[in-house]
Amino acid sequence: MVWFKMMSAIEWAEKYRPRTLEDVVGNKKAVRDFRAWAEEWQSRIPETRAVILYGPAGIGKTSSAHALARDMDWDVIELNASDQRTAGVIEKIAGSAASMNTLFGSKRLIILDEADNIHGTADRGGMRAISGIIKGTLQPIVLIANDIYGLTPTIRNLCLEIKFGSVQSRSMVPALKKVCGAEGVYCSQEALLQIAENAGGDFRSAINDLQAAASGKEKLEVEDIGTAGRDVKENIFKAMQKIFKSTDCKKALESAYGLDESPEDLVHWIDENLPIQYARKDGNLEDIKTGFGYLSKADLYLGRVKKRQNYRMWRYASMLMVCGAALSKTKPYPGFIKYQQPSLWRRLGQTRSKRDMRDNIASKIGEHSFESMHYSRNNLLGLYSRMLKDEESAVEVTANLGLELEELMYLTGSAKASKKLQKIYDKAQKLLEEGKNETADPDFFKAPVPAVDNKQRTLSCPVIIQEEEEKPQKEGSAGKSDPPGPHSSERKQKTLNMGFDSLLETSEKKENSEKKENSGYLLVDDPKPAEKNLFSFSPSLLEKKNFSESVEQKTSSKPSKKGNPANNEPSKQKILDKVTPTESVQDNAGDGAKKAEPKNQKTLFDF
Ligand SMILES: Nc1ncnc2c1ncn2[C@@H]1O[C@H](COP(=O)(O)OP(=O)(O)OP(=O)(O)O)[C@@H](O)[C@H]1O
Repeated sequence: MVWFKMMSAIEWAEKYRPRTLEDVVGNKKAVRDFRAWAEEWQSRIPETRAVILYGPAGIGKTSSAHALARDMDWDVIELNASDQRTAGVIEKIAGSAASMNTLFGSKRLIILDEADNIHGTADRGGMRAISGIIKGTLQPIVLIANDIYGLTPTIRNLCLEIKFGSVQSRSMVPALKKVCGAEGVYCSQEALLQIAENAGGDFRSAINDLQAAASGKEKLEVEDIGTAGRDVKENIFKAMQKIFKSTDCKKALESAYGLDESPEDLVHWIDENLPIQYARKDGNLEDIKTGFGYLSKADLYLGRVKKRQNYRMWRYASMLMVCGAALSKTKPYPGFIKYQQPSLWRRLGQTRSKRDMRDNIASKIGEHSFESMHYSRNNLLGLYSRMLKDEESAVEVTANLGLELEELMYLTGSAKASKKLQKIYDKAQKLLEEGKNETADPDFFKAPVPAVDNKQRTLSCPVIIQEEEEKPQKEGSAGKSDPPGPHSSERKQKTLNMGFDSLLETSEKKENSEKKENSGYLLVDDPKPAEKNLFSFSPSLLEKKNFSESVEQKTSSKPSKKGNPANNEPSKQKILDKVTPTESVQDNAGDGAKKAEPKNQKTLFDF
């Protein structure tokens, strides 16, 4: 039954969704700006190719976007929150739609609903994909968001921002009356006003409430409309008033029960506002003390509920906090008070987004420097932010790390996207586009290259015995400023991978010198990477090199961990393989095949 009711409630809101921009209730200026932007598209590509429609839920943002498309006779491509919206999907769907013209030259409106909700905390690829698409789109794009700050500054800089506000009650009434007329329901003016006021600016809620109240009735009077109101912010403020302004415990409790806040949330509201209310100029500190006494008792019950999972005790907690706060005043406190949202939530929200940002940057640095995110966060963030002080290196750091504008702001400690930062960001994007970043990498933030000598320039498959795992850090630490710590083994592994990457690069560069070599053995390091490399590198390379013979070697040489050639030391590792080039490889040496193998290494195939 409840389900049926919900389904039919959805129907009226859908049924009376505005067909044209004319039908959109309220927000006249926003609608005008939106239309003007679209009209510009009819003649040419406007400077701002995308708009952001933002504002609270249920006020007609999505409806306006669809209505505009209908008014303009444009096709619509929509990616809404129920679609999987990874960077790949966004690029595939929105990107391809944005980059192509339609067959008959008409426009195609690309709508990204709930755009503030696209990325997870760690992956900002979706946002980057959107900004990339906006920059080059040949089609109009509309982003829809509740929270404009949920979009990156880069995207916001590229878009025209259009704010939709809550729909006013007096604008809702005629629209609701039309719905009643269409449905053959009589509804008194007072009843309509009551519905509109209860909705708190959310027109979708107003239609849903009207439908719920009208269900099975032909006539609606104000008595038929509940006065409880919806779960909107104003309600909690009304409840605060009832608690702090009167001593009527019953009414205060009723209003608290009518809220959709759990006692765990409500306690924060009372905690925040109790001192605001009772510590006014003429306030009584005793009232605050008594009030907090009750709150602490309520808190005890909340703790017990959590511990025993017995939610029946919530009623005691509610009673203590609500009645306690109401009755603790020794005199009335008239006058307007601006009640506040719990600052604890604000603080947590603020620090959380900052923490997310910091971790996101740290993981980019980690990826780039082959360190763990944890290590980068603790040791490298400061270093990278210092590098951003110099504009030239800042561009390269930004390009190499793939930093977003707001990440640049975070690293430079800048509160807003200054012109300088925007310039750095734009240059970095240009650099990336031109593909120059690889050659422009300054050595100081490039991944350190492992020692490469002729002995190391071939690849094989190492299997390391346990003792090697405990190899002292110092062997690899020369040329590296990282302090030894609990993450040393992790760093070691990653450095090894890096070594292989660089190894491949270096092999190419030193092709000529390799021609003179005729044997090759594996670079060896600790066990995990070795396993990985066994499958990822060796077979193909071995194939290329035509290795067919094995020779047992007893010793191996190990590269400096961070790539200082001067620090190469003979390794004590045992290598289970050996490879030697076939004669044909030796013959082909002059043809430029990559093969430079040390003779003092022992590799997997030795065994
Ligand atoms: N300003 C409005 N004019 C006319 N109808 C509206 C308006 N706002 C909301 N509605 C009604 O509410 C329904 C939902 O509106 P819509 O989806 O456009 O809201 P929204 O602002 O995009 O909300 P959300 O952010 O939750 O997507 C519509 O189908 C329509 O019936």
